[in-house]
Amino acid sequence: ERSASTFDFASYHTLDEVLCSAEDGPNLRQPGTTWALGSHPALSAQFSTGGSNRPAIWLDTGIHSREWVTQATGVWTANKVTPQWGLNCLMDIFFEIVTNPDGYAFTHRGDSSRCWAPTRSINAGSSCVGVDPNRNWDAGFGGAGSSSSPCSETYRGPYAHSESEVKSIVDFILGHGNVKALISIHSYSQMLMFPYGYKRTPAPDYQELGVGNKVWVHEVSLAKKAVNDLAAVYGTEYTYGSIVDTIYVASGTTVDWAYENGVKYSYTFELRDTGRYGFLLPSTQIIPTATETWPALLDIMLHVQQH
Ligand SMILES: NS(=O)(=O)N[C@@H](Cc1ccccc1)C(=O)O
Ligand SMILES: [Zn+2]
Repeated sequence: ERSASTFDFASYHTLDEVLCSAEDGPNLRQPGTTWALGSHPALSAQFSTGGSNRPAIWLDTGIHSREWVTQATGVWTANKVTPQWGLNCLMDIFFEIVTNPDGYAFTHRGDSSRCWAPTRSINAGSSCVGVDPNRNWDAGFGGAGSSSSPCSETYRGPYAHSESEVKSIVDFILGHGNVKALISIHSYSQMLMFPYGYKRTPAPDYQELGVGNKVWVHEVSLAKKAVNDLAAVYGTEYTYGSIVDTIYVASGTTVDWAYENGVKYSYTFELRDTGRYGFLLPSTQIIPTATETWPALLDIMLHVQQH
């Protein structure tokens, strides 16, 4: 029985070590926190306030396995949520921390595999392995901003939801039926984005999600508020807006699928940095990154709970 947390939040960890964080984090064993090991040992946590089928928030980190600061932020955030969330919040949180475990294990081989992002699926008829799990969703699937080549890092896959890592989330969200918000966390670029990625048409809820055309101080759009509160911690500057306006065209993404399947508040983060270290962000920036991201996540989660 470990009394204090022995989990080192300031370092990157292997898949097995992350799985152990459920035991090592001081707050991760509190009542109301259940740790589920999906079909893969993806390590997901449910912070349940009891009751059945409460309105829920879905969070995922690490769907692109090389984006190590996101899984690390996920573990830190899961540990932060427990004491604060279980008390007085009316929504459940479902948090998948290692969302691409096969890819994550592959990035720990100690060679150029560190830069692997896709899944580790075998592609029929090709010697190239892997599907981009952020192009495999049934939202604009196969459109511009994804590749039909199994050898591309943005290969969409043979068909929508071909990847178990994606299908398991689709089944969960559709099965649950009361997921009000989804936040899919990537790195890097320092952006907070919302739909759409696969088309230029603004999302119907665009005004509430991003920059409304009549924005009052007290009703500053949620994305702008989250970005401001993030910057208030250490001055880290984020851009924000729809995916297609902010980064590039991307089809078959988590956020667009969620938005088109009843999840009104669908956001995606690109965490630190803006390219100096990129995916190889030094571990010294894990806790600062997680610390500054927390107020932005809280803004979104509390707004969702109040609307
Ligand atoms: N994390 S990243 O470097 O791969 N960039 C992301 C950008 C992105 C993130 C979320 C939705 C659409 C696009 C990507 O999937 O291309
Ligand atoms: Zn990514």
